[in-house]
Amino acid sequence: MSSLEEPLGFDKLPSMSTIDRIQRFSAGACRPTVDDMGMGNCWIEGRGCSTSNSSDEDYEEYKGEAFPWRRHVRDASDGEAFNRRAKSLSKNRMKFGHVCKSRNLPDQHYSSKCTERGTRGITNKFLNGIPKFVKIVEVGPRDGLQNEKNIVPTSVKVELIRRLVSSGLPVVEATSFVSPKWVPQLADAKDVMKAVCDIEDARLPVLTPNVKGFEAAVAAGAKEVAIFASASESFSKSNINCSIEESLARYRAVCLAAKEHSVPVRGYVSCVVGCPVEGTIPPSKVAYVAKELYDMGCFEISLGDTIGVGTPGTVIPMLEAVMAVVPAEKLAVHFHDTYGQSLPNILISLQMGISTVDSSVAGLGGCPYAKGASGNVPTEDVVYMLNGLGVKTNVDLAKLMLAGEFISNHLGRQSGSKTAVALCRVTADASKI
Ligand SMILES: CC(C)(COP(=O)([O-])OP(=O)([O-])OC[C@H]1O[C@@H](n2cnc3c(N)ncnc32)[C@H](O)[C@@H]1OP(=O)([O-])[O-])[C@@H](O)C(=O)NCCC(=O)NCCSC(=O)C[C@@](C)(O)CC(=O)[O-]
Repeated sequence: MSSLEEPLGFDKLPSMSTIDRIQRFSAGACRPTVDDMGMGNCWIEGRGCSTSNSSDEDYEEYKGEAFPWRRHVRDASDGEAFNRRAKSLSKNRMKFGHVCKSRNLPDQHYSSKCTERGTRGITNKFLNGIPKFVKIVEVGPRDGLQNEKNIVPTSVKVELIRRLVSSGLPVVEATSFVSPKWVPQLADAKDVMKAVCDIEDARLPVLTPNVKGFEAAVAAGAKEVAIFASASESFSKSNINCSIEESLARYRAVCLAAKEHSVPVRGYVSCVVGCPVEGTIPPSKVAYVAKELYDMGCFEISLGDTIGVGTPGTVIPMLEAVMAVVPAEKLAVHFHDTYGQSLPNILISLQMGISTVDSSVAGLGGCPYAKGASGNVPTEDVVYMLNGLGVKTNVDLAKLMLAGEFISNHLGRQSGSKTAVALCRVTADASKI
């Protein structure tokens, strides 16, 4: 048994040293051939099993994902004009030079991108393996608001979604079609979906725990859904009131229905490194559930550290196990920030070839059925880090911060994003000069 007071440690890892692991997955090392992986007879029918998606060609330009019902490619420059506040944030953001568009910033004080000749080689050595584009899946309106004590009005949820989409986020998880008895915070799913289903500039998936939820979601206008299984028996029981195997049977039915409607299905695996009841979760169990979801037709599998106990030391062996059965380009990572480990966990995941990251504006989040789970990694912090690494996201940080400010004001508390708090301070200080 373990609890949040007992974070998972290195003693739970196989013997390979962390340095060995990082070297093994950095730069060119994260592109093994099929033979290297011992996967000469790849057992995922009809699907390649590459473990990296970070080739230059793949992410030189993000083309969006090709789904039958839509082939939308977002142009970050289109959309409505900045409002005054966004302009002020942008101005100061440039002045303090923490974004990657450094070519526009002759007067910047510092840049988080390396320009020193002598150190550029070292930077490349460590960062060559990471993708050029990262798709951010914003989960704030769903994962964030499902955990709020006070129910957020539908109109605020809708405005939040619209602001997040206008910041350039390609995917915004809008709500859940779950039992209102289990998650009363999202009981207005139908109204939220009806109010946002006209949005064209982003995909708006919703959570569906069964066929009943799927049918309600599609009737309300959802064009993409997500199913959510767990690698922990105990969490599966407490979250969706059934065993892992029973949940997989339910989800097969959802996938069949989705196929008939040509609706893409994303799959989640929760508790991928630890469970509040069972403690350490073996990587093989995570790999099993991930592969089941993949085989039933999920286009992407998001690996959730639901209670945020993971460190790179536990995330690496978990990803290694999953990547042996599901290609890296079909995986996403979903970290909660309980121990402040989300950003290092994301960085190591990128180095291992993952290029889809879930996050939540202002660090909203948690799970009502995972005791002690804290907020998700804040989207602003992820964008700030990726900007610093020169990785494209299409997200406008100033507009994103306005969305974070909007929901934080509504909830009456400071943003959980360190980036948002720091940049607001910078803006306030600069305005006094
Ligand atoms: C799965 C159930 C429904 C089983 O709940 P149950 O009580 O076993 O289900 P049931 O079939 O006996 O139905 C009970 C009642 O719910 C209704 N019902 C049944 N299904 C639906 C539906 N889809 N929409 C609306 N209503 C529904 C059903 O009609 C019935 O209504 P009644 O006859 O009592 O009036 C329930 O346990 C549930 O809704 N659980 C969802 C809990 C949840 O949303 N948790 C948070 C998700 S976050 C997460 O999982 C982690 C993640 C994804 O964020 C990643 C990470 O951080 O790791």
